[in-house]
Amino acid sequence: MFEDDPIGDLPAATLCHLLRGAAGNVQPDDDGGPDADEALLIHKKRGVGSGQWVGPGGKVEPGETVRECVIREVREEVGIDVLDPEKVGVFVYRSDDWDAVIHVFRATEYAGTPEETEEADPRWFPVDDIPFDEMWQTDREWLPNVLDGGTFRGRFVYSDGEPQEVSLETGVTPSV
Ligand SMILES: CNc1ncnc2c1ncn2[C@@H]1O[C@H](COP(=O)(O)OP(=O)(O)OP(=O)(O)O)[C@@H](O)[C@H]1O
Repeated sequence: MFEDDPIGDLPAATLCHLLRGAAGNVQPDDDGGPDADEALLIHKKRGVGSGQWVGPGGKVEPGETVRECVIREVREEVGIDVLDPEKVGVFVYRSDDWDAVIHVFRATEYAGTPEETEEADPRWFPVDDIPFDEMWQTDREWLPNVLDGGTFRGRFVYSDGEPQEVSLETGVTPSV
């Protein structure tokens, strides 16, 4: 799937999906995945994808690992310390003005309460009522699977803000 992409040369970014259960904690379901009721999204105030709902995250800085990046970005954007970031997916994003490889994490353990910042307005959404109409169009393809405990890799080519090519493979084990 990534044959055409020099993944090591693309800028890297992260996304994190924090989950909680009705009682705050998340237990494994029968498949071993998280049995979550709600997922945290942010309404982005600036940067790539501003005005949309998306998981907290951002660009990997020089000298930083993707795991360090996701922890830093979640802290900066919503004031939460992620304790168990699990890498569950990766996708290549190509567009008219920005190309990147985006590493997707899921987390069920964290410290703190989401707070609004200059970058982000956080809100918990029921996992069966995610605002896909106000998100990246390709999020519909992979986010339900990630919220349900799955893994994926993908390649999304956008032009004029619309997906032109969508490739997706689920049930893979992404390396960190
Ligand atoms: C189909 N395409 C996409 N689908 C879902 N999410 C996408 C995405 N393309 C980019 N993203 C996310 O958008 C953020 C960009 O980073 P962004 O917030 O602009 O960076 P950062 O916080 O470092 O900000 P500054 O560059 O300092 O302004 C980052 O989380 C990245 O994972």
